[in-house]
Amino acid sequence: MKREKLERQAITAELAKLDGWSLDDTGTSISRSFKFRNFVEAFGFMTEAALAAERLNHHPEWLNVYSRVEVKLNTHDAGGLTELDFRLATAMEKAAACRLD
Ligand SMILES: C[C@H](O)[C@H](O)[C@H]1CNC2=NC(N)=NC(=O)C2=N1
Repeated sequence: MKREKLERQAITAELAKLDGWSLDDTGTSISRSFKFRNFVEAFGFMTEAALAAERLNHHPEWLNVYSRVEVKLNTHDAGGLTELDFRLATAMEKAAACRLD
């Protein structure tokens, strides 16, 4: 159930609950850039997000350059977006909240 590919309408509804995420052109992934005060804050965020990813058994594609972390989420197994992507995005927002620039 959690790994079922979501329809466009469900994706739009889930996106509306999040802050700062955007859907890619093909509608198969969501992305967001997080900007922190410095590298330690960025890495702290990544550590907390990594633990959430392990709990969900759902892992991000991400890039870190100093204080910036760019995240792209999708479910490879489903070839698109599933509930798991939105759960991980929500966990990431919580992990970022107290650390943002
Ligand atoms: C075997 C393992 O459970 C799967 O490969 C999981 C691991 N983490 C995953 N993460 C993401 N983002 N997509 C997946 O399809 C996925 N599959």
